[in-house]
Amino acid sequence: MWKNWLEYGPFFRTHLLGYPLYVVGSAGLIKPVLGDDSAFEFFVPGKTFTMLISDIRHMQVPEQHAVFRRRLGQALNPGALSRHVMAPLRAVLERHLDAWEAAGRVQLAEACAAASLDVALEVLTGVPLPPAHEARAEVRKLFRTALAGLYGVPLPWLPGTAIHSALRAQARLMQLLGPELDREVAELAGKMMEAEANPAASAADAAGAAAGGSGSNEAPMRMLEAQVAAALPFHRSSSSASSSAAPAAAANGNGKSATAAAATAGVGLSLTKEQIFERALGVVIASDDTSKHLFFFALVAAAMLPGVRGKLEQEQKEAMRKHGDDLSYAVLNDMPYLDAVIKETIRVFPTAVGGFRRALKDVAVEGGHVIPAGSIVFYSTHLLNASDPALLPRFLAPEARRQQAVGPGAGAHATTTAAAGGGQPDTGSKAGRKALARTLEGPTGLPAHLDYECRLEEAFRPERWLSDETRPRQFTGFGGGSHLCLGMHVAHAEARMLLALVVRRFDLRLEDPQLLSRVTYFPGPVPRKGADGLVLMPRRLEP
Ligand code: HEM
Repeated sequence: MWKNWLEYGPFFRTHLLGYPLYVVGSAGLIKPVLGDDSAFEFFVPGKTFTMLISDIRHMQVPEQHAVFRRRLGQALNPGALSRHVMAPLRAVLERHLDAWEAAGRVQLAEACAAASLDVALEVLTGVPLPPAHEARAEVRKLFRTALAGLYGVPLPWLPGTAIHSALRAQARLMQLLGPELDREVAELAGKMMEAEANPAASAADAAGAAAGGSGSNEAPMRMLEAQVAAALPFHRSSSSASSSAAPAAAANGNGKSATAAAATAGVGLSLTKEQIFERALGVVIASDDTSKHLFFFALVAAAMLPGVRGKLEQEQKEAMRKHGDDLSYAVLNDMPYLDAVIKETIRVFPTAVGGFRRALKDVAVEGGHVIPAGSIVFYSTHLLNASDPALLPRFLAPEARRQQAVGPGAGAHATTTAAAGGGQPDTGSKAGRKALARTLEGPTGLPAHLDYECRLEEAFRPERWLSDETRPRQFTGFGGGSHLCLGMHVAHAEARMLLALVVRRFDLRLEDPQLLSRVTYFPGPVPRKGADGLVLMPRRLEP
């Protein structure tokens, strides 16, 4: 993306995953792409996703999307996290860390994937899991198989393909979890209908939530409750959505829903339990496929950078002095350095590399470009990161520009002048971008803020998040606009909890210090087999 940016700037055409598309990567360009739902709709590339989650209208149709966001937001807002998520989250992570300690070392990618899947399943989805250990292990395995279906050829009828196995796993999961899910959904829907009949009580609940500092006046809910609430077509405060939700369920095109929706209509739901289950799977996909990478890279950075580890330890000691063993949402939220480490992890190693939209009409965008109706657009987190004005070297002070004009070699001089001058590079022209590139040091030709393979200490600098002047301005690690990640707070909470616990319990050493150059990145980061051994040396951090 850095090379593309140098060559073409923040707007160009290319092919990705078999689609011809426009790539956009500047603050001005992404504004309409992410923010204007009348011009761009959410688009899912490939067919495997919609084979697993057949109805994605709640992501595309603005009225349904608003209900979905509002309801899911109630399960993922800070109030809901404090009330329902933090205690089980800690329990699940401590269980994994106990196993890490007992083993003394882990293959980090696998260990992070296992922890993040358990968090998604046991803490976030709200789908009732069987209590017995063996049954849970089977459920975990089936979910993994279902998730693996996302990446592969879209040939569901062909035995041996990942999607074939995924759909079978999904059906088996419905068999295993369906009856209990059915019971809980009906019970929750019944309760909500009662609340509907008694609005004063639910208003009091919402007010209580706001007073409790949830940061939102929406009453915190558990996830399954929120999914059911999103499916109530007549719910008091979602009446604007009621007219579109029910017909959508009846006509979602996969043939699964219409009659079953009518069956659930006894409790007034516009979704079938299969659809509710599919949405729960959507939460697992959204959370597991991202958090496991965040866990992995945050721990790699902490293991590789003693300076970062030292500051994390300092902050944890201080927190222990102030709050003892408490790692509640509020306490974890009051650790600026830890927060900066997590943001920097997502900036340097974005787990979501961007997102797709489809233009609903011809749209004129910044730079005099027009995106024709029907085109696919990809906003690239990497491109935005590469060209972030807060991160680029500031070198083109007036003297530097004059120096540059006199000929080759001037670039190196310009860097020196830059330090004194502090001007912004002229990135609007290809010549300006190339001049910028010539001044960069290092064997990769990358700017320091991206060069994690050769200059990790310069690339990974959490401190940049701690001051307004140095804070990145084009950070889209969690997307933006109307589809801004709903799980942003929970992702932060998970990673903060994991890192805080690890730093309190272990010193860390990577077996292969060159790990970062042994990771490939498709579909997500995959370390070369055996290269990601992490040794955990137990110790108790004293306040
Ligand atoms: C490191 C962790 C995470 C990262 C980097 C991340 C990133 C993102 C990004 C970039 C988007 C926008 C996609 C687009 O614009 O096309 C998104 C959307 C979303 N994320 Fe996350 N995510 C993370 C964790 C989570 C978690 C833990 C959950 C749920 C518990 C979650 C739920 C969602 C949902 C539901 C959406 C869709 C929002 C909408 O369309 O309105 N994410 N996420």
